[in-house]
Amino acid sequence: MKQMSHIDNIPTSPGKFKMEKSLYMHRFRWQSCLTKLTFWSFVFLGLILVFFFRTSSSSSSSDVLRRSLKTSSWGGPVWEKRVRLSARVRSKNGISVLVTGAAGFVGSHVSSALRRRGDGVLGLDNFNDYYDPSLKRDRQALLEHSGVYIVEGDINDMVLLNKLFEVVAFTHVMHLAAQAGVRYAMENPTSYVHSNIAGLVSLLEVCKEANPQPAIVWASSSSVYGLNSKVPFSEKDRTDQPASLYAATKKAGEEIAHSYNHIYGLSLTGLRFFTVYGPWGRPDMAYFFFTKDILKGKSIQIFEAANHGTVARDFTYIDDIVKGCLAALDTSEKSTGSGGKKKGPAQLRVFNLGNTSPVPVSNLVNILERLLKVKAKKSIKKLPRNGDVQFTHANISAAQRELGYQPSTDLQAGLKKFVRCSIVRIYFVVTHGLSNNPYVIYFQVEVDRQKLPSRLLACAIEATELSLCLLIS
Ligand SMILES: O=C(O)[C@H]1O[C@H](OP(=O)(O)OP(=O)(O)OC[C@H]2O[C@@H](n3ccc(=O)[nH]c3=O)[C@H](O)[C@@H]2O)[C@H](O)[C@@H](O)[C@H]1O
Repeated sequence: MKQMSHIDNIPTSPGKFKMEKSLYMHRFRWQSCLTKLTFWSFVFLGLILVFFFRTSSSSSSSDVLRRSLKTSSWGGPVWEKRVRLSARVRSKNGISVLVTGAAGFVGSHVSSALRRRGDGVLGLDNFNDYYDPSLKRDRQALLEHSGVYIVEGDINDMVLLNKLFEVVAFTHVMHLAAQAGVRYAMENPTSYVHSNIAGLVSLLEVCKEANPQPAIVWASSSSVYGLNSKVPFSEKDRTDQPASLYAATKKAGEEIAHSYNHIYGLSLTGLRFFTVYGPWGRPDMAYFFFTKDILKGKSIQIFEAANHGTVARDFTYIDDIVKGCLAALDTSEKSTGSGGKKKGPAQLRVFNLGNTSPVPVSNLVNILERLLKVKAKKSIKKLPRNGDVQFTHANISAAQRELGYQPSTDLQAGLKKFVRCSIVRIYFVVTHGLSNNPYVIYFQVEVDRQKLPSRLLACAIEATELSLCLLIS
């Protein structure tokens, strides 16, 4: 078995590999039926091998785990035991948290951090296909490995939610399930209403009836500041000019939170996240698809405001956001109601969680170019009227004061971690040069990106995938 000398022929994904004719193949001739029989036997054997390799190799990888975790139904004693086990508190003074959107970017990081410090964590996620659900399955597999179970279900499913509260007396809910993305709201407006408004109401309805009522921390967004031009954005600034339906639904969420706090005594904390980025991030976000496109040599568009105005974001690194989320949970006061009845005033808070230093999108691209060691093909485009605002900038003094929140990762350091730290899935494509159409088998291993030599890193065509080719002869 020898390794192909070059990595230039790396396929972009398994199965797309096109093999060059070798001398060995030229010598091969169809001579008799016997030869044909032998050939088809090999093909058959190949297929068995494909099956074997895919099954056996993936049994040690996350694939099988992912498949076995797929739950289309719930309920029953085994399921309840699994739910209870995942939500069981393992440390003194620990809390028991239902994390919605646990297979999402922020949700998976928060779940993992809670679990690490000994809190009980149960995830809930509907694994929708807004972006490639296999990324969510990968995050699920990692969480499962650390003992966090994610129930597959929608926050609008109140029967399921009631069941979860019947099985576990959650002290807290970290509500991160949402339809994210500013620009996608023009393509699929109803998904925002479904998740960010109807879903929030379903969850709050169940929480208000629970006994005891949990304290709730949930994800609002920097986008609620909309057309506000006073910088840096403070929680006291106006938020009645949303520039996108996404922002409008998050703003509606804040008002809904107010009413449930007022009527039912639910303790509610909204966190306005500012463009969160980092490893295991969302492929729909600019830093993520810019990285992929730069590596692929595809052109990227950088938005520019009128009169060559700079478009900038207060990009915030995921670890800082996680610290803010945990601090919000830890400083939450108990809800005051029970069984749908308010017994006294309850806590209602909203905090900015940003980085306090906006960076122009063009600088983001410059940093990526340096880290990837690839020059980007850029085009400048007028900021489309699709919900994007020109800039965001957080004033975090309230979060500093009340949560002890202090972001510590700048964009350069955070992007370095994004580029270097994600897991790379390496496909080994094994071929056998027996005919003009050789069969191909492949298997995969997952490697920490940090352990990759930089030459291989530069060849990672997808941000999380790489293929290597082996030729058996
Ligand atoms: O803080 C939030 O509340 C939101 O943050 C995030 O939204 P945004 O800040 O818009 O992030 P993102 O799409 O990465 O665009 C980044 C920059 O690249 C610019 N941009 C974008 C695309 C493009 O092709 N070119 C470009 O210049 C674009 O104009 C922008 O200036 C979350 O997605 C959203 O769910 C929500 O949580």
